[in-house]
Amino acid sequence: MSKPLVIAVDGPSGTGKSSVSKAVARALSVSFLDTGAMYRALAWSCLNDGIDPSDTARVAEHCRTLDLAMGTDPRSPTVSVSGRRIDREIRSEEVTAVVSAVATNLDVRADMLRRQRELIAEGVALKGGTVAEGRDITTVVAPDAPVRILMTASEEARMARRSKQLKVAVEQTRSQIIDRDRADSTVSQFTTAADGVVTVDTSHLNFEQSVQAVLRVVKEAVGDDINLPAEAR
Ligand SMILES: Nc1ncnc2c1ncn2[C@@H]1O[C@H](COP(=O)(O)OP(=O)(O)OP(=O)(O)O)[C@@H](O)[C@H]1O
Ligand SMILES: Nc1ccn([C@@H]2O[C@H](COP(=O)(O)O)[C@@H](O)[C@H]2O)c(=O)n1
Repeated sequence: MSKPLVIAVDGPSGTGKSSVSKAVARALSVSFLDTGAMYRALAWSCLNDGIDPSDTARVAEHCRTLDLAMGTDPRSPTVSVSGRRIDREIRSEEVTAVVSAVATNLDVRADMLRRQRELIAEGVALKGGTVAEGRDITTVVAPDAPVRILMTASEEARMARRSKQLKVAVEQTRSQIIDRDRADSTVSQFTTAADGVVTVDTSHLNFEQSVQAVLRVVKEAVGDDINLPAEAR
C-alpha cells in the first residue's frame, strides 16, 4: 500500500458500521478503530466507580485521567481500562443505557477527539491505514480522510438486525436504536451525508454485500493507490 489510507465511516445505530468496517479493515490489512467502544469504556468506568453519568464535571475529569487502551487489530479488537479487558462489559444493557449521557458531554468529546486522532495516526504509521467508525468521524475526527462514508439503513432493517443479534423482540430494540440516535444527534450529525461523504444504504444488502459496497467506494476514491483483495477489484 503506497498511501496512508484513512477510511471514515459514520451512521446511526444498527446500520452495520462496526461489523462491516471491521471486515473492511481485515480485507485491507489496516487498523480498525471502534470509537463507540471508547465512549462505552468511559460509561462503564463511570458506573464501575460510582460516578453519575449525568454529572458533567465529574465525568469530564474522569475521562481526562482514564487509562484507556484500544487494541486496533481488526482480527481481535480489544478495549481495556487500567489494564483490565472490558470488551464484553461495554456491550451490557446498563452501559448502553447511559452511554449517550457521557458522549453528549462536550469536554468528554474534546478529550476523545484527541485520543481518536492519535489512534488513527498510529494505525497509519504502523499498518498504512485505519478504518475508523462512529458518529462524527467523517465530519469532526477525520474530515480530510480520503474515503468518507455514511452508512444508512431503514429503521425496520436496523431494529430487525439488533433483534436478531440480541435475540429479543424487535420492539424491545427501539430504545437502543431509535431513542439513542435521538439523544446522540444532539451533538453529532450522522443521519445525512456531509459534503463529499458517500452514502451506502445497506437496507437491502446482506452483510457481505455491504462489505463489498464499502470496498467499491474505497477503490473509487483512492484508485490504484491501494492493494484491494481480489474479490473487491
Ligand atoms: N448488511 C447487513 N445485513 C444484515 N445484518 C447486518 C448487516 N450489517 C450488519 N449486520 C448485523 O447487524 C448487527 C448490528 O451491526 P453493527 O453492530 O455492526 O451495527 P452498528 O451500526 O455498529 O451499531 P451500533 O452503532 O449500535 O454499535 C450485527 O449483528 C451485524 O452482524
Ligand atoms: N463517534 C462516536 C461514536 C460513538 N458515540 C457514542 O457512543 C455510543 C456507543 O456507540 P456504538 O457505536 O458502540 O453504539 C453512541 O450511542 C454515542 O453515544 C459518539 O458519540 N461518537
